[in-house]
Amino acid sequence: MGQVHVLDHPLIQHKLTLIRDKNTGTKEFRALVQEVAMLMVYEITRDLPLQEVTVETPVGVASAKVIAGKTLAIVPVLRAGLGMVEGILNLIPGAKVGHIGLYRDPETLMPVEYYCKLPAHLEERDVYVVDPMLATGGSAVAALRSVKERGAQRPKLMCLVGVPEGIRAVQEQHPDVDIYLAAVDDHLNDHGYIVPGLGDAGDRLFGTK
Ligand SMILES: O=P(O)(O)OC[C@H]1O[C@H](OP(=O)(O)OP(=O)(O)O)[C@H](O)[C@@H]1O
Ligand SMILES: O=c1cc[nH]c(=O)[nH]1
Ligand SMILES: [Mg+2]
Repeated sequence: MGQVHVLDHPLIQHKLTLIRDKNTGTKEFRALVQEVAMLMVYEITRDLPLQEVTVETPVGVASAKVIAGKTLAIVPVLRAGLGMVEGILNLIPGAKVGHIGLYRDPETLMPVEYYCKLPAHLEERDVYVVDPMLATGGSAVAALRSVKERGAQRPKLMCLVGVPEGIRAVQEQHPDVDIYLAAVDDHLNDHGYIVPGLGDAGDRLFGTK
């Protein structure tokens, strides 16, 4: 069974509090989401495999290490997942980026896919599906299905805020997937919003409503 990790680094928790604040405006919200995504990836990638290389320094030759294997793939779930991509690319500029367009039907809360473009050779990459919100879990379950259909082996899911309902849905449909969150909140309201959550992540990132 995949594991659920709540990343409790003080910087992640501090910035998440600012993100939640309804008085945080679009510009600051966007910057904070990128920063938290970067910090989360820093934590999550601490066990990436390394390989030995030699490198010439100005003074001599050093035995050194580089990350082994093919570069990672990040797959944001549009729209809100886009808000996390630049932060991750700041740390891992060589990562490939796929896109899955999903919106949640406001009546049924079921995900509707409208776009999918993924990097080649997903089976050889560490694949991270990213989306700020894990609510009913429908969007994450669908996105994980799409990357697996294109070859991803044990993709990981990274969200800012989840609720137990969404975590359960992912665990039932994708028991192999590790889930990384900055917080697990209390419940969903009648409109499928996370309470207390942070509101509509896409609208707050892009200034829509
Ligand atoms: O777990 P779920 O119940 O599926 O809900 C989570 C989804 O809802 C939000 O997307 P939304 O449908 O608002 O689309 P947007 O990002 O384009 O605003 C969010 O970014 C997730 O993708
Ligand atoms: O609270 C929520 C739930 C789904 N999508 C959001 O953007 N926010
Ligand atoms: Mg939205």
